[in-house]
Amino acid sequence: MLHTLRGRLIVSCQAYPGEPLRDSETMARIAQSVVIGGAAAIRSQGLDDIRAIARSVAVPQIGLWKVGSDGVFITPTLTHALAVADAGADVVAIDGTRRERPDGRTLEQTIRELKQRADVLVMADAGSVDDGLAAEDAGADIVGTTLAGYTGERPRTTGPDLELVNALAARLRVPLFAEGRIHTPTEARRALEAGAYSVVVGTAITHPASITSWYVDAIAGERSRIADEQLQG
Ligand SMILES: CC(=O)N[C@H](C=O)[C@@H](O)[C@H](O)[C@H](O)COP(=O)(O)O
Repeated sequence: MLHTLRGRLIVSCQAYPGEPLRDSETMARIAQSVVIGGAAAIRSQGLDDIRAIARSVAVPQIGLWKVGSDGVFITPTLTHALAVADAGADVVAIDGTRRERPDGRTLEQTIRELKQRADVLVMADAGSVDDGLAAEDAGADIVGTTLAGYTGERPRTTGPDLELVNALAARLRVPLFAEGRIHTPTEARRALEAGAYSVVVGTAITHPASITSWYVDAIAGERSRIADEQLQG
């Protein structure tokens, strides 16, 4: 399955608690739309969304379960990972950092037990070069740059952390997925040029509130200039 993702775009379809699009059937429709556009796989969050998307599209699905938004929050324990696999994910994305995990298992134990009990690949969401290398040693099938800028080890760059993509791509044997703050098609291409196996884009495709705010911010200066002109005139 992994070879079908080489050089391709994966789209993360997520809506956050309390948002208008936070509904599994809506996420499944967004997943269908991005597949029409050429997405080779979907990344999705939460058991209900994973189930709804598995029913709606034929492409592979990377599933995760977010618990909170601090510390180890992406599929933090083996129990969460098994539930994600059970819901229909082909790849289970888990926290792939070197931080202590809430169930006391190491990353290596988590990956080993998950793969013993479910027929899935494991994507380790890393935040640094050392995370990525350790995750590969721990048995991850895929390393993602997902957590770069969110763990304190790397700066939160405005766009993707291409320096990290470069550094990890040069050293990993397993595929590297570039993920996190890829906001334009050019940035997606640059991530592949830097050595990523695939690129994962979320917000810039599937989060209309964020995309709209980028436009609003970009025209804010002009808006106040026009308002000043009107006042003076
Ligand atoms: C750090 C974290 O919680 N990342 C999450 C992981 O699944 C999602 O919130 C992101 O949307 C996803 O990684 C894609 O990235 P971006 O939305 O920047 O294209």
